[in-house]
Amino acid sequence: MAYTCNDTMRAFLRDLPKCEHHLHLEGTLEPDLLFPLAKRNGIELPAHFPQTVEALEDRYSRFKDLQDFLDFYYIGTNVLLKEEDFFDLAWAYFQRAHSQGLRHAEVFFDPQSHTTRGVSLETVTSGFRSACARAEEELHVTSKLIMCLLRHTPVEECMATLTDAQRMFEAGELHGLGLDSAEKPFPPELFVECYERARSFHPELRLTAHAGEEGGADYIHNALDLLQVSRVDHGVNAAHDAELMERLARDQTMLTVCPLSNVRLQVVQDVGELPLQKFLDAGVPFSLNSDDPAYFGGYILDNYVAVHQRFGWDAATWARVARQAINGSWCEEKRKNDLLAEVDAVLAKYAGVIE
Ligand SMILES: Nc1ncnc2[nH]cnc12
Ligand SMILES: [Zn+2]
Repeated sequence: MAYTCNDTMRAFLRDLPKCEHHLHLEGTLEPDLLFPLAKRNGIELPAHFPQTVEALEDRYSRFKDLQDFLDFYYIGTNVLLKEEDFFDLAWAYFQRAHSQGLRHAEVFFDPQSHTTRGVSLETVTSGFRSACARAEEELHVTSKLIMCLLRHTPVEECMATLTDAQRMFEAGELHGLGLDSAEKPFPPELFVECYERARSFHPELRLTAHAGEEGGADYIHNALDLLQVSRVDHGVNAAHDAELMERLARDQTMLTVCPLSNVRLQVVQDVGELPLQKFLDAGVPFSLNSDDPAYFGGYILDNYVAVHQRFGWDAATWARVARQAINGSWCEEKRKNDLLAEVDAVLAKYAGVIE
């Protein structure tokens, strides 16, 4: 089914206060920043890598699957070397997403893709934290940093990364732990020890993991049972398991769904195939996110618009979607209440204008 998203609907979706929970900062590296950074840092890109912005964008529109994307993504991260590179990257994301109505973001980063190249964790987080501070001060966008472990790397390397980051977790500079990269041959059970260790760092440390993007519902069960995550990234394959759906609804465990990513990585062929209506009907909370917007053709509002074009939800349903993203955020209650009040104000502004 196709629905139009006219200018008024688009303005409504833009004005809704949006929270993003599934955004890889390294995945915001636009081709038009990648090439200048490679030059600035004297990084030679591999011979097979497309050599112009246009050629790279074209290649990004033809990913075969998650691994095909990750091969480009990790080459891209190699151009990031200095604190200012990490700052520039994150600040560009905040400005762009803010222009699309982003109000709160919980953002991932992959330390191992930098530390293995000799870039210190301190360099990475200092750049990112400065950008977060500026976003809050100038754009009133609040944020939290979530450190991810790369599941294709040995557990010992992940444990060493946790040791490296321990002080930052204890100081509350890092708010959560996640798990990303190639999913299928690296199930959650491999990382039990890592999650246990992280939990010992801080009583309020939040845990999440990518599960059910290319892995089945069993990956989601195991992330919940063995890693004790309180949120699941992607999670769309939960829809195939009625018992899991009931569990997610009962516990109000949020799925951080990434519509345009799922199409680009061929998890589904069309946004309309995503089980979003099923999640709504079953009371399974989800948020809509951009994942790696520089690679997947759109930022947060672009994802909301793509969903509208397939689901054609009314204003009340969109308000419900915005509220469940706010309620599933890891921010302070006061911030949540302010954002919930903003949803009501936007609904009032558009009352009688859209149904
Ligand atoms: N969609 C995704 N799945 C797994 N790992 C990722 N790293 C960056 N984006 C990812
Ligand atoms: Zn992701």
